Amino acid sequence: MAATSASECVRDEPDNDSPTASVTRELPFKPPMPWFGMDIGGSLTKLIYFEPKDITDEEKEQEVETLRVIRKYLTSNTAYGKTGVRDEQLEMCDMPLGGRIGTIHFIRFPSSEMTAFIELAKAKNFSSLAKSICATGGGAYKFEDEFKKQVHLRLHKFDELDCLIQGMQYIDRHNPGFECYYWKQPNEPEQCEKVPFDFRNPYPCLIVNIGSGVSILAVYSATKYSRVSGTSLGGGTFLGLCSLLTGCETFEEAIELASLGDSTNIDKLVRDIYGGDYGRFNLSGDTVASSFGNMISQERRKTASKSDLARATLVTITNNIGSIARMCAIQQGIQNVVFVGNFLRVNTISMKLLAHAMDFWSQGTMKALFLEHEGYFGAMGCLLELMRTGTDDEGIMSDEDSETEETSVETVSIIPP
Ligand SMILES: Nc1ncnc2c1ncn2[C@@H]1O[C@H](COP(=O)(O)OP(=O)(O)OP(=O)(O)O)[C@@H](O)[C@H]1O
Ligand SMILES: CC(C)(CO)[C@@H](O)C(=O)NCCC(=O)O
Repeated sequence: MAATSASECVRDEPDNDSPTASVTRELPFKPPMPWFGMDIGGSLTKLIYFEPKDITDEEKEQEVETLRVIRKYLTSNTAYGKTGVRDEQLEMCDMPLGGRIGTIHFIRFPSSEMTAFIELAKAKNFSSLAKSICATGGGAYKFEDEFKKQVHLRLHKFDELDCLIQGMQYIDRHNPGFECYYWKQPNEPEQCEKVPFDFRNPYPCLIVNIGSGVSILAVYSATKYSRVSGTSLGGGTFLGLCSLLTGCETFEEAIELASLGDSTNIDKLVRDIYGGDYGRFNLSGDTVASSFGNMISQERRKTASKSDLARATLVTITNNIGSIARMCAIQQGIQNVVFVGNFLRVNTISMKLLAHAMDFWSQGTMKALFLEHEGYFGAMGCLLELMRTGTDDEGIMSDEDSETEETSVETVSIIPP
């Protein structure tokens, strides 16, 4: 959980504060369809596809077969191969993008399946439509050569944290319902409820992106932020440890197991040490004193169930992230802490734990916020970058674009941790 160095980024201020301000400096021409944004993370690849719904008859006539096949394949399925999934419940209709109106589709698959995805792109003859595709996340670097060699596609790369912030802003502004919410009375199972939160004036806020690892950003405006910290104990750690301890095969299975377990059989609580509260310093007997602390006993190890181990792993990782986030928020003087990333997918246990921890340990001064499209903001921001910069298909990119495209982002300082 080492803190990493902080760096501050400033982006060109948009000309106005319209909902699409982040893409106001659009190209005078539109990149050719299909429009994709791809975020290739350490665990999951997120693919956002914009399906135009305002296609004119003339456009239909001119549309090439390959484009039609790709659109049909993506929009008429919700599963692709064994591991690809379209999150239909997240779909956004009637979205304005690049002067068009369409549906935004949210697709994910394990990054370990990238070779199969590249094969599919080859089979669908993608390179006849585009010479490059916009990508963010570490995999945009890692898989660059494979894309080039296998399918003759160049990856037009964008920074994952720039994309995250831009994507968050676009989706929050365009979601006709509420994108942002918090958990009211998270510690009371009977009364706990999900409550919409008005996120129109979100800044300053702390963004805690819980992916395989965790990045923590202090965001001061739509165009200015710094990565203040990070921790390697993230969603990948939860799934890795849980797989080792329980033999579970998937994230869904790990969460299901955790929902049935009791972490207090595994963790040593303050009351296991004090026999009650440690009142002088306000530590109640129910507080975890030592995560997995009961496992030093052979007897306790024998009676530990898989579900208890899964729950304790989830609680340990979540509480550690909450604790680091709280310290960062104090250091930055920020009250609203927004938790995102796919670790929170189907994971209300962690969301409620984070909500309670932020509220309790800050004496009610901090608020934990959550977003419906939790893991897709990087991919969305990447699609917005396509609108802003185009692809090299229009001949605007240089030949040696091995660097991340950074035309609108200026790194102004490196702040030591
Ligand atoms: N179907 C799934 N398969 C694998 N992990 C999942 C799944 N659903 C949720 N997760 C959780 O989400 C995490 C990945 O989240 P996310 O997609 O936001 O990060 P990433 O982009 O892959 O990682 P990083 O940003 O660190 O490169 C996993 O480590 C796991 O805890
Ligand atoms: C390396 C990234 C940024 C890749 O998304 C992420 O996994 C992360 O922030 N990991 C934590 C690294 C650290 O700050 O310790």
